[in-house]
Amino acid sequence: MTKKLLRALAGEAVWPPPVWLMRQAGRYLPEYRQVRAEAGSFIDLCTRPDLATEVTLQPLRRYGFDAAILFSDILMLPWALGQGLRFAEGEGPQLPPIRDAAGLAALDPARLPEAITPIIETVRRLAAQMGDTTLIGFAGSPFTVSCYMVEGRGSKEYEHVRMMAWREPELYGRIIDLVTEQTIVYLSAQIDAGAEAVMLFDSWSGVLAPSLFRAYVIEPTRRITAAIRARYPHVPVIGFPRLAGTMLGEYAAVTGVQGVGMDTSADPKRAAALVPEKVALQGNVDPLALVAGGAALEREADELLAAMRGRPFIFNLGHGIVPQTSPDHVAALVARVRAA
Ligand SMILES: Cc1c2[nH]c(c1CCC(=O)O)Cc1[nH]c(c(CCC(=O)O)c1C)Cc1[nH]c(c(CCC(=O)O)c1C)Cc1[nH]c(c(C)c1CCC(=O)O)C2
Repeated sequence: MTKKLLRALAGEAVWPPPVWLMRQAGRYLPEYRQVRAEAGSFIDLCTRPDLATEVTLQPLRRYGFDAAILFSDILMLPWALGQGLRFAEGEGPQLPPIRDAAGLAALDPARLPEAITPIIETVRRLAAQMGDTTLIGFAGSPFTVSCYMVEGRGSKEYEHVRMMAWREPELYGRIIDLVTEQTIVYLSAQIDAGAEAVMLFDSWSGVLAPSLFRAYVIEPTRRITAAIRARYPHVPVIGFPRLAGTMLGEYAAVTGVQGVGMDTSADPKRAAALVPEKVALQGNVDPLALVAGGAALEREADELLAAMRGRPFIFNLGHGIVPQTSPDHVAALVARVRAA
């Protein structure tokens, strides 16, 4: 096993650390915008293996990242279960919200294997051309996916989701269980097609009270990680519980993940004290520091590198690249990491 990213996830303090960036394929790249325009809708882009393969590879050609992340979206899981999904221009994703047992009953897990076929085909094509790069498959965490399924759209507070969790724990628990089981099916299919590591994006875990965080973030993540470990002992899981704050330590210890993503707000040294030594940390430069570039970015990158030296670490951002990022700033950042 020589790939740098997999060595870091196996607990090795690889130096210079492997580097990739969340949302490394996307609108900041002119070549992405061109393919995106050709595809028509975003869902078409995710379900056309030729185009999804191409946009996954675009940032690798420019920057030679240590990881490629499958080009898809966390909302392709509810889409595959038959919940309507639309990406309205400038408004973000929209789904018919699930607020009761009838809404839940309308989801159809039997559709999923067929629906995800084009996404799995993309994984297969990518796996055939990875070289020294590690192919990361992914899903949203059950909690974050449920946020969109119940709320019906992005939100700051996810009040419908939290109210359902408090008032109707039986119904909400069934939603989480269904998404957890289907996420295991979905990630297993990605691994069977050649994904070498998998990541769970938990963008909204920070809105939860600790008791709900334990029940709906830690427990489903533990179940998914245990299922992947049992079936695929060599495939590491990276969890990204965004804005988990002081819950990060309990998350790392109880879920059993091999890597933990630090969000922009995390102090790397504090995170290192909270997380078991063998668990790789990943992160966490502010995406807006990457937009700014120059001396501020260099200072930030150098400080992060100094804090992480000597422990397993994967250099990344604290959240996804934003569209206004200059591709030249990305090149400068990668060069800085490689020179560490
Ligand atoms: C919450 C969430 C979503 N999707 C995702 C998350 C979790 C991570 C995070 O918090 O950012 C995860 C995601 N989305 C996308 C990827 C691809 C892989 C990568 O390069 O990281 C991944 C891993 C592509 C995408 N997913 C989306 C785009 C932009 C669509 C476009 O090109 O028009 C991309 C490149 C659309 C999307 N998808 C989602 C939203 C809220 C939006 C709209 C916002 C926006 O337009 O930027 C849901």
